[in-house]
Amino acid sequence: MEARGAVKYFSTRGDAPTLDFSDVLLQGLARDGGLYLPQEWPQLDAKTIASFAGRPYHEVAYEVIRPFVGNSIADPALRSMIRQAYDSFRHPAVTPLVQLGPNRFVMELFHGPTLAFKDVAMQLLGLLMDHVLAERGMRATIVGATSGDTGGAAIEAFRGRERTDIFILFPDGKVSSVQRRQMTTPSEPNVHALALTGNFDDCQAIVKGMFNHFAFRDRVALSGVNSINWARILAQIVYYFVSAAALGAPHRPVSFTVPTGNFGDIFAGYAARKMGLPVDRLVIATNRNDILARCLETGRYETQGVTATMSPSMDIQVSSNFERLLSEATGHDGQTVRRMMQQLGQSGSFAIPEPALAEIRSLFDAGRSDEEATAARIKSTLADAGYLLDPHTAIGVEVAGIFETPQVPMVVLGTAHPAKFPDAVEAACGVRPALPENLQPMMSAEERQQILPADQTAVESYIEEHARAVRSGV
Ligand SMILES: Cc1ncc(COP(=O)(O)O)c(C=O)c1O
Ligand SMILES: N[C@@H](CCOP(=O)(O)O)C(=O)O
Repeated sequence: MEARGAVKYFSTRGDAPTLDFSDVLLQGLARDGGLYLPQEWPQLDAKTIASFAGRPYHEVAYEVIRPFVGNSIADPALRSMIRQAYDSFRHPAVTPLVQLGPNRFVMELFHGPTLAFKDVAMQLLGLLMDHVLAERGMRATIVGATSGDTGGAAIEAFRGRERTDIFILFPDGKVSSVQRRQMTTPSEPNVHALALTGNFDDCQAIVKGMFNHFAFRDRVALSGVNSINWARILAQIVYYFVSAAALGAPHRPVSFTVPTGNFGDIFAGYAARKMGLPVDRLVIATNRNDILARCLETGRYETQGVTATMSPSMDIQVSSNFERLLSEATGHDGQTVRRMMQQLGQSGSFAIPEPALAEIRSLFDAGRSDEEATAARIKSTLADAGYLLDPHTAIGVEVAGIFETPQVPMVVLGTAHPAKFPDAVEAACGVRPALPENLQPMMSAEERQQILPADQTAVESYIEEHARAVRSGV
């Protein structure tokens, strides 16, 4: 293995041990409740970025990911896992660009096995975790909260794996039937789909609560697959480089509009920028659950009730990765981040102090699309460009329209295939998108799920009873 410096990771709340990549991968959430960030951003120079144009996706992925992994995983193993992860995609370019207008592009991130952008990171995460667990002779209990897509992608990546059991918490009745069936039809005994009587924020709060319950966390060897896990963000940085290089970076800047919920995908764009990619604007696109758009306008992060929309994966109020941005914008001031997160927990809101707010506003724009505008955008894009959008991507295209300029290409992240939301798409434009043939049997397969109250103790008891990694007496 080539010798190179070990990248270290610190917690946004400044009160947890500094770790290397493999430990961050297995930990998920830091023990002080914070999220891990790299101590420095590896830099890619202009020549390297230019060389990405036209290269196979897995080669670019290796170049982008490798500096963050340090000595944690041997280079040949890393290279081979990256190659394997992206071999599972149906499109040879993995994340192809489709042009919708003179300067408007959709980057299709949904050619993986579950038709959502989550596959891009999750296919690699499954392999990386298995590799590190095998090296350590360990098992892990994987937990995840989902508003629809993370769950299916995680289950697909971990189903049947010997070293892990996976428990996915989703809001009962609040995901599309395709999304639900992706979680409830796999028959492997290590897969557990838990339908909770609550919303996504309840599911995510329970996942975080389990990480903060150390006796439980250690007893079941808890690991997380949400984007609180740094490895998820890391894998998502790659496609920003791939698409920007295809459009002329580093010689010209590129802007991105990102349909946003948990702020993971767009934070990966921020990371790409920190690594040297000339990103002009990063645009946050939200649905009616517009806490991030309101926050940029007012400087206050303020939760309101969650409204169900036709883009259920973005029906989120507590946006985990915003904490990573707050850490960056406050100069990694763990105490300030801790205080803001405490206020959020206690009163449901906090104010972003200056100059952090100005810093955030200098990098990001934000806009929202309501149900009517999203449906109209699906219809007009089909009519004008002959392209069928899913409701999440449609929000991106709608909001991108506010910020596009003739000088800079705008890439909208196409986060899901329209066939995951056939009812909403059909209602908007009259066309019912068909699932790819290999996924059709799932629609009549037997479902297996456990309905539980949105209560941490109930979920922990279920996991203790069913996880093979439970270590008695620890
Ligand atoms: C289809 C789709 N679009 C957008 C998002 C928002 O992504 P993020 O949570 O990374 O902001 C999600 C879920 O996270 C999703 O499933
Ligand atoms: N929209 C997500 C919510 C969880 O996001 P994650 O990126 O933190 O896993 C989903 O579809 O589950």
